[in-house]
Amino acid sequence: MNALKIYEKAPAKINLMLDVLYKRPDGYHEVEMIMTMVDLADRLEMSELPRDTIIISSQAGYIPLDEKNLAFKAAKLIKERYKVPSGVYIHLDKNIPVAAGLAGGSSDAAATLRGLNRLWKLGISDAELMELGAELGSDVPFCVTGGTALATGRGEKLIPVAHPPQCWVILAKLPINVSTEEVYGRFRSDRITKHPSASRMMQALDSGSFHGMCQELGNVLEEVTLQMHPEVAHLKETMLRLGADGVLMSGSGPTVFGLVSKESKVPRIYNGLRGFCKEVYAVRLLTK
Ligand SMILES: C[C@](O)(CO)[C@H](O)COP(=O)(O)OP(=O)(O)OC[C@H]1O[C@@H](n2ccc(N)nc2=O)[C@H](O)[C@@H]1O
Ligand SMILES: Nc1ncnc2c1ncn2[C@@H]1O[C@H](COP(=O)(O)OP(=O)(O)OP(=O)(O)O)[C@@H](O)[C@H]1O
Repeated sequence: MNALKIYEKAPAKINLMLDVLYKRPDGYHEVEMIMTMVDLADRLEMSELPRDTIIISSQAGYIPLDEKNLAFKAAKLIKERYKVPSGVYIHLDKNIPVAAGLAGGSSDAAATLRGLNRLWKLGISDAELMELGAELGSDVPFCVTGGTALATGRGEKLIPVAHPPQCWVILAKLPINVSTEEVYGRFRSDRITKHPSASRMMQALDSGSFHGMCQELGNVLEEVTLQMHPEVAHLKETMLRLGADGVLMSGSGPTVFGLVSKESKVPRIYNGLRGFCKEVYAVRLLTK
């Protein structure tokens, strides 16, 4: 008999705004950010193993497949916490660029939690899954439920907000590796001249204003990443010049996203970027 298989989609996130309020005594930074999902996703296939083991495989050659993989960590956490005797085989079909500021690993972890809750019929609520997720990383709780949310604390306190008006999202990632820990570590609040506003972004989303949303885009971590990698600033300028309505770096970077309302503009921007950047995607926002 074939083992039961469970499939989960793990979408990428973008930060429409990200502000850092202060550094906390525990080393994390208190943040205020608005996140939403885009239709670029990893796909996970999970099947039960009779043995007490967790096995990860992937077509992607560039991620760890051992206990360092966030899907492995998520499976281990849920298995231990809920005393599940059986094991699981997880195949990760990776499509989200790695270490890109798109929460690829966090979304895989969240999808693993959701999938194993179903596979092992554990009946865990979303709120509990989010608490488990917070033990794995600051972006994981958001990835458990997705949608569009205001995130505070270190990113784990979430309030749903209005979805952005539908548009095209062009994602472009230069071949640069950026460590989230290093970016937060180099962040200096006294260097920030303009803070993005969560309340103004929420107003723009509430009123369904695409133009308002583009105006309120802002990410204080850009200051750090663009300083280390000026080519990311050049990528932003190029995207704007090619016709994107609003442009921002996602999370700690280096991925830059451009919001575009008119479909007819997408090919020019996409093709223009492909000239010098290998990883470019044109996707839609993910609406629930
Ligand atoms: C940049 C963002 O992706 C924006 O959504 C997140 O704030 C980062 O989320 P993440 O990658 O899930 O972060 P974690 O895995 O929890 O933490 C990685 C490292 O980033 C730093 N970190 C992270 C989140 C936070 N609010 N303050 C921090 O200072 C810490 O040094 C931590 O050791
Ligand atoms: N399932 C996974 N997918 C991708 N990377 C993983 C995974 N598990 C562990 N990693 C490791 O985690 C690190 C960060 O990768 P990830 O793609 O999650 O970064 P990110 O998009 O910058 O995340 P965030 O936006 O949450 O900071 C990489 O160095 C990678 O080797």
